[in-house]
Amino acid sequence: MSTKGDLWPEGYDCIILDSVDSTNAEAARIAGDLKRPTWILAKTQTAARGRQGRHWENPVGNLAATLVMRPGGQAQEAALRSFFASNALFETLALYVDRTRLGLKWPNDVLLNGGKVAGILLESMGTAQGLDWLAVGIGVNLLHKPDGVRDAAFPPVALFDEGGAAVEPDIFLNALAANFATEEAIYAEMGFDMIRDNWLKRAARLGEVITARTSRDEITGVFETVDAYGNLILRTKDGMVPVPAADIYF
Ligand SMILES: O=C(O)CCCC[C@@H]1SC[C@@H]2NC(=O)N[C@@H]21
Repeated sequence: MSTKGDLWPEGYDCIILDSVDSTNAEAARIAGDLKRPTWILAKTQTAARGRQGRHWENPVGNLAATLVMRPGGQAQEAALRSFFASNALFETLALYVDRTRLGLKWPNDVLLNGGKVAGILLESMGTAQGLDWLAVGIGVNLLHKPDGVRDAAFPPVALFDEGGAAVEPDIFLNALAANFATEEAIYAEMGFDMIRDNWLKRAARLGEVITARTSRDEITGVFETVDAYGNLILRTKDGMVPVPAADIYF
């Protein structure tokens, strides 16, 4: 595997590993010595993790990458980068499949033909004074879909099985890194509103009734928008309800 091809964005480093426990765990280990935002790409992960402590299956041939950076500011602002990553993933996948088959599912899954093709795991470290580092971990089922069905509502799918090309992880990462850098530039010039507008254009089920499930409760309402903090906004019979974290079903 190699990266830093023609598309590779200026100002970003890249580390390629044959095997690692988790690229997010590696991000945490190297964050203290970071000179520039750095993508970590691994051929295999032995302990890949998903959201909410779930296991993430990572067969060879799929993308396992983490962008680690020290953007400063507060954790809540930095976390908006999950929307940068979703937009960047959408545009990168759209190089290989018809974009009308793709959809973004709040907060940060990418659907292809209704199944989950990619997931994002954001992790960070900091204090009340500010963020120390942020890791944006991205897994894409390029070649294989995982065996275990974790979420029957959104079964995993692989890009290759759904009519996409057999794309190598390093080739995919070149385009993804370039698209992510474009999102950073949009954010720097125009702020989160533009990122959010672009995300909403690609969102699955906007304006439709969906259900948000947390460990404590379940809220059903019309998916109105995403607010300036990245919260999902549901219109319910009790009014507009902001949802900071949940799993979504439709
Ligand atoms: O649960 C999800 O949907 C998020 C999955 C994120 C998986 C990726 S693979 C690269 C990075 N390293 C990890 O251990 N997890 C993320």
